Amino acid sequence: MSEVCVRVAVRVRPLLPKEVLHHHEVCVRVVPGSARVMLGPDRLFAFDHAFGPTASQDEVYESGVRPLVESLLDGYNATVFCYGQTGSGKTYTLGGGNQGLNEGGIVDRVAQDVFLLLEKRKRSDGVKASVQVSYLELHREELRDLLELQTVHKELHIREDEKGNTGNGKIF
Ligand SMILES: Nc1ncnc2c1ncn2[C@@H]1O[C@H](COP(=O)(O)OP(=O)(O)OP(=O)(O)O)[C@@H](O)[C@H]1O
Repeated sequence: MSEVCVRVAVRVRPLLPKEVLHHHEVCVRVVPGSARVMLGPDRLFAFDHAFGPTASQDEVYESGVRPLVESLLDGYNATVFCYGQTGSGKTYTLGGGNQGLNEGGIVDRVAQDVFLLLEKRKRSDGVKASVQVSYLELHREELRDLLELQTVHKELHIREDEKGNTGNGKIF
């Protein structure tokens, strides 16, 4: 892993069929072979990674996220989050598109790799591990537990204990 704690990647999604139909135009381009994007004719912005409209889910995962999964197993904490205006591709990048076309997103790939890597460690070092998952949605100031359908509307609270561990209202 690099020494830098925060890395920023930008992903430019392709125009959607309806956008093509309405003659929308691309206004953001990745400068080939670089991690920079050009906005309009002459405004250049630099990032740690820049993915253009043809970048695959695998490319995004391998260069930006996989190294974090590996460092997780060495005891580090890691966070990946997507930020962008509505329709820019956050859900596609995280949750994926057509699974049959190998368009699984970051969540699928992380889940797969965590178990693969744990299995490897188990075989090589006899490591024992337990994995916990939570899946919360924060929408308009409301927090919902997406894994607990019965209580999906129950009001939850994020809390922090004296050791700095965070969890939702059910744990603490
Ligand atoms: N890299 C991509 N390749 C192909 N299609 C994409 C890509 N990124 C996004 N899309 C498509 O663009 C549309 C909008 O993407 P998405 O729903 O992921 O946006 P979003 O940022 O999550 O929006 P919102 O904030 O409104 O939930 C979807 O139809 C999605 O399938």
